[in-house]
Amino acid sequence: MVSLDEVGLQYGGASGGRSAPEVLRGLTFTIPEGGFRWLLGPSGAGKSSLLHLLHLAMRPSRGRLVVLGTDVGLAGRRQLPRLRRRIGMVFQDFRLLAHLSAYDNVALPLRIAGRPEGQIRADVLEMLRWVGLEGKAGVFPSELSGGEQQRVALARAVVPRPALLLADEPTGNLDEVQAERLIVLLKRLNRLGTTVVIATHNDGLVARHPGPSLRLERGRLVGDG
Ligand SMILES: Nc1ncnc2c1ncn2[C@@H]1O[C@H](COP(=O)(O)OP(=O)(O)OP(=O)(O)O)[C@@H](O)[C@H]1O
Repeated sequence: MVSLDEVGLQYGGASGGRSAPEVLRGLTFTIPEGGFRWLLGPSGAGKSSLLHLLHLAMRPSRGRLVVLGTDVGLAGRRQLPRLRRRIGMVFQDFRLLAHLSAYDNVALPLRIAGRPEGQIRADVLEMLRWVGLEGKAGVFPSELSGGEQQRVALARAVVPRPALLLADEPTGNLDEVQAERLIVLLKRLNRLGTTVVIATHNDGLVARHPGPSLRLERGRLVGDG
């Protein structure tokens, strides 16, 4: 469950000085466990900033933010990294490591978490199968299409089995067919119980996959439902 109560964000923190404007203001909404939300709004509305907050990259400058049952403002320093491991993120520019194969990119979060190599293999191969890339395990990102790279990035985000999956313009660099394929995967993940939030400008995609949405304008929530 994700819940915001009068959340505001000022880059530089609450002590960022009077000159720093609030880029998010008075945000109050809840996403239930296993819920789905499109995150919509014009450029500069604050969509990425909101995803950064939900990804715990920043703390709100004001208000109360609860992510997966933890009050972020009250959480200790040690609690946040643990909580963050339960959150997956997919970016528009994929952010794969160029010197690692598709397999090793997907394996990375499990290796960082210290999972023994023997346990990793089955999960990584299952993930690559899930995104339709079982034949490309040994291939490097530069040899994959944009859609394939994004599916590797999705597999990497999903392999630790996050409870919350955030995606920031995940189809921004993809053609329509690849974009469609990615959204189908994200919606399937949501049906399996993961809470999913997708920020997008792609109105066609939203029209083809109607679902509840949060709409931001100039840092304020102007639509929820
Ligand atoms: N690191 C930063 N430091 C200061 N201000 C920032 C920073 N990142 C974003 N902003 C400001 O916050 C506001 C919201 O930006 P944000 O990137 O969240 O919007 P967005 O809705 O995701 O836009 P887009 O759709 O173009 O990606 C903008 O005014 C932007 O200039």
